[in-house]
Amino acid sequence: MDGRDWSKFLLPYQQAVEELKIKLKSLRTELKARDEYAPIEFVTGRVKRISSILEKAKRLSVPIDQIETGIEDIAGIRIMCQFVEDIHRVADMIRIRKDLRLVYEKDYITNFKDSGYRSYHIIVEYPVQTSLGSMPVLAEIQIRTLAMNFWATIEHSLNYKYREQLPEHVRERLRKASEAAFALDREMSSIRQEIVDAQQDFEEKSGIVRKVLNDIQGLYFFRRVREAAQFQLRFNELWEQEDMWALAELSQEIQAALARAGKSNSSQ
Ligand SMILES: Nc1nc2c(ncn2[C@@H]2O[C@H](COP(=O)(O)OP(=O)(O)OP(=O)(O)O)[C@@H](O)[C@H]2O)c(=O)[nH]1
Ligand SMILES: Nc1ncnc2c1ncn2[C@@H]1O[C@H](COP(=O)(O)OP(=O)(O)OP(=O)(O)O)[C@@H](O)[C@H]1O
Repeated sequence: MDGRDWSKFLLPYQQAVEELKIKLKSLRTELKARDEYAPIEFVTGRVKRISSILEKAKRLSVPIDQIETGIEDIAGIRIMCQFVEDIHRVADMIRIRKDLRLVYEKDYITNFKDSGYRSYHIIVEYPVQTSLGSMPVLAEIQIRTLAMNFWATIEHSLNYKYREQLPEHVRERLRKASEAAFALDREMSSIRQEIVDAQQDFEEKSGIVRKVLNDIQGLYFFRRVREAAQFQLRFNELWEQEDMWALAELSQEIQAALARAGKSNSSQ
């Protein structure tokens, strides 16, 4: 081992992973808040363990003093999407960011691996602001669908179990399973618009319901018990009839009642 302080070595990578996770999760939150389509389902990240870094350095013949440039996935981010099309949208979003520099991309979707592995990888350089100044670190961003992630997670744990010595029949079944997962992705893509519309519809409906129930709680807070109970009864009826138009109208009525209650409460 060289004279590195390994306890401090990972600090900038930990910071990079935390910051990138927050930024990419915020992208999703922000798009949702704007009622726009969010191509990101969820984001995870990890920092590679020192033992795993050293093993990989040995395997790839990277000298210890060149680990920072020779191993690109010490900081790792993974973005899960619903549809294959979303992967390309997310990649576009990453390409135009000003807070990182694109180093190179690996398209394991078009050129899937022999194992059956599929994902889109982007290697970026991300400047971490440390107490010693700005420090650029490499990070690997893997973008994949939920089905690709399902496959890769199972395959990774099988490889772990068999210590990279997967029996050929298991390997072959995994390749077949990868094809099946990709067929599922293709099938989902073909009905993407219906799924997206249904999800948007569901979110609008649950937004109205949340608002109605919150506002009824607000009326109770202002001691408008009878009014609140009447609204609750009308809500129950309309909910049973699944009459979303009438529910939207009821929501406006409750909002007005809540505003009146708030006003008279503050003038008392
Ligand atoms: N589950 C699974 N993950 C893979 C496979 N191939 C690549 N990956 C993931 O993608 C990362 C980068 O792989 P590569 O693009 O091949 O990069 P590499 O650093 O040259 O190779 P590795 O030694 O596999 O890390 C790996 O560290 C894994 O997280 C695979 O066959 N199965
Ligand atoms: N970019 C990434 N983002 C999030 N998690 C990751 C990323 N890359 C790997 N992981 C996960 O981190 C865990 C530890 O894996 P490890 O650090 O050994 O990396 P690996 O990519 O699987 O292996 P290696 O790069 O050494 O071939 C695994 O569960 C793996 O799925």
